[in-house]
Amino acid sequence: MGTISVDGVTRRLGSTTALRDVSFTVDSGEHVGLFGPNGAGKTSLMQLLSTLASPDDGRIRIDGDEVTPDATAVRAKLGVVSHRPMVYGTLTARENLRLHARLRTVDAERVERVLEDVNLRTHASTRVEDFSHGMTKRLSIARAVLHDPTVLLLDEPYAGLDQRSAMDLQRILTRFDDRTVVIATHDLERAVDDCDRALVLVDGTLERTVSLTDLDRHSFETEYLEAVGRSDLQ
Ligand SMILES: Nc1ncnc2c1ncn2[C@@H]1O[C@H](COP(=O)(O)OP(=O)(O)OP(=O)(O)O)[C@@H](O)[C@H]1O
Repeated sequence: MGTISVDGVTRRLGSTTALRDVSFTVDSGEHVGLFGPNGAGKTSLMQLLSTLASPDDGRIRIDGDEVTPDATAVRAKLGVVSHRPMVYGTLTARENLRLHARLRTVDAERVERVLEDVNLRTHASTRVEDFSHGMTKRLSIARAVLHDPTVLLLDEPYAGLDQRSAMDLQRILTRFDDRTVVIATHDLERAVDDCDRALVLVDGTLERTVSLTDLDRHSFETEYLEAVGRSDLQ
């Protein structure tokens, strides 16, 4: 469960080809990182995987079912954490999750379990507008996993977090390790810990696939820089 197949995907946005004939597969339970300089096509690919848009050419499938904006069954398998927190500031953490649980027909007990999973139980009655950035991110993850998806899509989960909050988040994410995970990030260091494999996009093309098993951070940086053909890290 949670196998992703991306086959010859092209995505055009106005006069830009954001993705060009991109193909790869992600095995069930595998954790894959999407890397690339600004404008490489990471967000465009995450949007397609999230059912927010359709490719102009090619196909994306999850467990054999095509991923399109009207694919309700596919969407039920996906948990999405975008860089914008999709939570209400005037509601408490628990109210946010209960509201979402009702929309997803998830029982209230699961809300309490997920609050525990993301270490927010003691702040469950606090309004989200009083949350730190790290707490809001943890609540976004709780919202994404509430319906127990098999695939987790994380777009820049560490952006804007200080070192400690990023480490907390990284530890929390290990609790969802049994799922298939696709994570778009510029954080090469954390990716080496989080991911089994890295896909490096450059100008909308899948430039390189790197196995991260047994690779240290320095070796991955070298591979990455070779792939993007630049001397600076993004
Ligand atoms: N709505 C849009 N209309 C036209 N072009 C777009 C649009 N959104 C993105 N693009 C272009 O598509 C290309 C891929 O952008 P995308 O946001 O997917 O890259 P990215 O790898 O996520 O970049 P970043 O690291 O900056 O978030 C870029 O050239 C970008 O300018």
